[in-house]
Amino acid sequence: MTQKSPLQKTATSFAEESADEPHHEGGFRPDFDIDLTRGGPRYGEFIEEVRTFMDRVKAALPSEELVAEVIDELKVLNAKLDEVAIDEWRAPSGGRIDLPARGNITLPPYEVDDAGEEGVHARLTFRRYHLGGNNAAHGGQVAVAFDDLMGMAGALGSKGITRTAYLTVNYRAITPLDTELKLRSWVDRMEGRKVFLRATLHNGETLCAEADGLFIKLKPGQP
Ligand SMILES: CCCCCCCCCC(=O)SCCNC(=O)CCNC(=O)[C@H](O)C(C)(C)COP(=O)(O)OP(=O)(O)OC[C@H]1O[C@@H](n2cnc3c(N)ncnc32)[C@H](O)[C@@H]1OP(=O)(O)O
Repeated sequence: MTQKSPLQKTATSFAEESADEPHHEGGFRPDFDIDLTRGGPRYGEFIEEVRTFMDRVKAALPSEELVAEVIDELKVLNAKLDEVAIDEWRAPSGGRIDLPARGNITLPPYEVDDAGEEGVHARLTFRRYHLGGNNAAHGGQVAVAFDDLMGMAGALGSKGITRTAYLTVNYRAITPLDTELKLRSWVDRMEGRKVFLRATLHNGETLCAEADGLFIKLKPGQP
């Protein structure tokens, strides 16, 4: 990859600034040795196929025969993937910052447009597998998106790794599926290790949800 994403640029500059500092082994382990080759050039396509599979499962009314066939095929694939299972630090999932939601299938697939100390801007389209009811996104999925983006904004704003102490979400309007939404998070204020963050989710001019949270900057070695 020749062009750096906004998050990668920021991570690289932090790596240069913190080159002389001891390696932090706690929290989400900010290992700045970012390797975007893990999983190969088609890893993003692989993750997208898994997401599409979840969409199809959520939407399907399969026959007994099709259920049996899919189970058999999944068993084969699961056995193949089981052979290449690795610890969380070296798996590409969550570390491929060039991909939507860093290639993590359990996160809503947001795409970061801008990330820095002043905050993070992202685009997010919820889809069938995020369905709560009546074509609206599940509230828990909205909270997951906020938690992750706020964690990122907290890390960039505080130049440390933070964990969520509390997260309050206010749902203001239905969050539609299959619609590109704008997600934003920023540090409101910091008091020592306490990082107070805010976040919003908009559909055009409509505020779908907003959040405020307290994230605590972790001490070296803190889990
Ligand atoms: C670029 C990478 C991006 C990655 C993004 C990933 C984002 C994902 C974020 C998560 O989901 S993290 C997982 C969910 N969170 C947890 O599992 C955290 C579980 N809780 C803990 O580990 C600890 O309770 C915690 C680290 C949050 C705080 O423990 P500490 O021992 O470090 O701090 P302490 O308890 O001394 O509190 C520090 C200050 O915060 C305050 N505080 C802590 N929890 C609070 C709370 N819940 N409400 C209000 N204040 C709170 C506390 O009163 C104190 O205030 P003062 O300094 O003024 O005395």
